[in-house]
Amino acid sequence: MLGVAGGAASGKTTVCDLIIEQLRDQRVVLVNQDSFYHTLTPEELTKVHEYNFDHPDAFDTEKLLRVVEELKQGQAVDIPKYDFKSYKNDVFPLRRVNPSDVIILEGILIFHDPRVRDLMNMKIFVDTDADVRLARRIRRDTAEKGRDISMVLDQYSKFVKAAFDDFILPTKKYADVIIPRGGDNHVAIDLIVQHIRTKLGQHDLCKIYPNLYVIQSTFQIRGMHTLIRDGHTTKHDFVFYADRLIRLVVEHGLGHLPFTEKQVLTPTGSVYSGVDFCKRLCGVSVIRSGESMENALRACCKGIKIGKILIHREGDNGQQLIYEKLPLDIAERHVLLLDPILGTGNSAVQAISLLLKKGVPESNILFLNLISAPQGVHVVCKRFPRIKIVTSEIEIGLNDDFRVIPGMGEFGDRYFGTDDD
Ligand SMILES: Nc1ncnc2c1ncn2[C@@H]1O[C@H](COP(=O)(O)OP(=O)(O)O)[C@@H](O)[C@H]1O
Ligand SMILES: Nc1ccn([C@@H]2O[C@H](COP(=O)(O)O)[C@@H](O)[C@H]2O)c(=O)n1
Ligand SMILES: [Mg+2]
Repeated sequence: MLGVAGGAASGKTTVCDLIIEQLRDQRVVLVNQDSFYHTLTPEELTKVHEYNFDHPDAFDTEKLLRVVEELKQGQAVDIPKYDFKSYKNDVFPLRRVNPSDVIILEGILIFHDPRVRDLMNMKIFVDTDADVRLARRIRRDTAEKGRDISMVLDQYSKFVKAAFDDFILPTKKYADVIIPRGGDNHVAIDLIVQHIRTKLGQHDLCKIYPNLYVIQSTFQIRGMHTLIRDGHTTKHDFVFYADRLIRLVVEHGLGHLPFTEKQVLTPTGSVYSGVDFCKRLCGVSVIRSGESMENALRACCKGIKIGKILIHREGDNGQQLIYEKLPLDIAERHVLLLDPILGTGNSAVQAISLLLKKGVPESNILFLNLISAPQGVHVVCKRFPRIKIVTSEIEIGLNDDFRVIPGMGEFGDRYFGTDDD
């Protein structure tokens, strides 16, 4: 669920429309806070010029909360229709809305109530200068709401301006993303759409496989992915950002290891109740790309033993184990299997099968990837339901040559600099 807030006529609806347009293959529903305006009483109607439509009390927030909660729980809902001309919220038939993959809630004050705010997975604030908002409002309200300029200006100076400063602007601090220039900001809209797509992809696979862990996406992480996927990125930058991401995956993976409770005495003489790391660990890298993950593992686990497996990729299904060198006591260790890319899952199956043959319990294997194709996830998770996969992004899929897409090309060549002519 996405929230899009900002001053009146800042471009919220325009931004939402652009997001929906770009998410055309997803089920998206747009809910507008305007639909939850209270109907004016006959008395209020006689003094409509004195009514503050920009105050939080102008909305039926309890109803909005109910409707959005139901929608989020996957239920179809009826949304009221508000008529700006009659100031009534009793237009029939109501708008029937089916459950969707993405819910966008838009409105000037949707970040005001913490209960509504807490339902949102991403909060966006459209930030547009006051003079631009006023100019757009005059044009829109005269053309679409049948109002004259003096009415619009009067309402603006009496209520709209003050309510923006008192109620809307203070909610900007809750935003995850602030969009200057609204709908003109194509870069921000692209990033938001990519983020939603990533979330949707992850969400479904994680629902099917509880042993799949996708590290939580942030704009830092997406930025690093953007760099390593860009074919024009230099080797130096590729290695730098791949290393940063690998470190995150390794740290996240280590978080899944068992621990024992431990108490220590701090220099203040107090007791700190903490935990002790799991001691019996080893890494196993799948040559050659997996070797790029060894440094991060060594940096996190002092003196860790790292074994190696070489699997020859013959065509697309004929994976062949060529070489292996593993710690002799591997069966007594938790194993962090390192390979930055999970594609078809064939090499992974070979590598995991070897570990099992060596006596490693399936539940002691953590498979760490930078990116994973859904096909590979299905193959590995179905065959080895007790291993854990930790990855930083789920890909769209595989192309006709069984290469991960969008992917990042030959990871080993780019990382070790062997892709030069
Ligand atoms: N980037 C833009 N450039 C010019 N006009 C715009 C732009 N964004 C929105 N508008 C116009 O400004 C008015 C208000 O935009 P809208 O998206 O409806 O804002 P909000 O939903 O925040 O009230 C609309 O008439 C819209 O067509
Ligand atoms: N009867 C009404 C109800 C609301 N308004 C104004 O609409 C603005 C909010 O809508 P946006 O699409 O611009 O976010 C708000 O500023 C209200 O003053 C109105 O004029 N009449
Ligand atoms: Mg709007």
